[in-house]
Amino acid sequence: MTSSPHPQQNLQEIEQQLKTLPDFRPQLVVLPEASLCFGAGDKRQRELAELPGDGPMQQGLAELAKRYNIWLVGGTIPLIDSPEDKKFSAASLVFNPQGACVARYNKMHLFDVDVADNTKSYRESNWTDAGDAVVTVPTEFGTLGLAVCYDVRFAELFRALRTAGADILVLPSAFTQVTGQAHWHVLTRARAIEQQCFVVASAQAGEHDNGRQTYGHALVIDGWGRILAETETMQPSIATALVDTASLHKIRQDIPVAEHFNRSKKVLHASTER
Ligand SMILES: O=C(O)CNC(=O)[C@H](CS)NC(=O)CCC(=O)C(=O)O
Repeated sequence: MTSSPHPQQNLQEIEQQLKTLPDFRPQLVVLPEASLCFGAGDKRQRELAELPGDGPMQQGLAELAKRYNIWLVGGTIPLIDSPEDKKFSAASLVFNPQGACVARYNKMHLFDVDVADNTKSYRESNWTDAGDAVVTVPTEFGTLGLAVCYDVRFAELFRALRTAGADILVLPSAFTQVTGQAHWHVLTRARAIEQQCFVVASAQAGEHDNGRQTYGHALVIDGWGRILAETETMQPSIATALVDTASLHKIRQDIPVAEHFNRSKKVLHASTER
């Protein structure tokens, strides 16, 4: 998506795309980070922020999940837990095909980074509270592990997701054009290979109302690190692939990294305590 700061406009754009989905079900759809209000500015995002279970953004996503009979990861939307909150969470919400919100993950690593682009300085923590929980979601086609965008640089979170049972790592993103070109494919494929999980990494793409440039290249990657699908255009579009989590068993059996990690854990703990 090339999301605008306007939730209703973005919801309409999402629905246009959902109309083009293949027929098979069950189906998981992952929207990009800030899918419903991108580049709105911190003040506006705080104004739009919703309490859990209440508000037009969450209602819009729930209705789409139900209408199209899909599991829907709503990218991130700004959520607050009390009307007095100064900051919001960048919350990745998971809706089931009945339209019920079944999980919430708050982005854990915040993008306080300098980039050689026209924005130059990103300070996400000025308006966003960091999450502190690892979240997985069982579905009929495997267990989802939730992460967001900049999180992809922190392999430890993905280890924790795999340990918690994840099969499909879901990564709504809005990578910058500059860092995306340098790192996006390598990081997403590395997480898939390390954790022997599918990675579904959605993306913002193109030039947004506030002048920010995002990298695009939404990806579906299998547990061997192969790219199964990729969006090739900066126009809104969908990358679709068949995800068969049974294919993970052989990869995990042949190269048992999870067991080998457990063996090495004692040594690693001992060396970091020194
Ligand atoms: O600001 C919004 O409206 C939506 N949020 C984002 O775009 C976020 C925080 S600024 N972007 C990233 O995390 C980029 C990470 C990245 O590009 C990297 O790790 O290299």
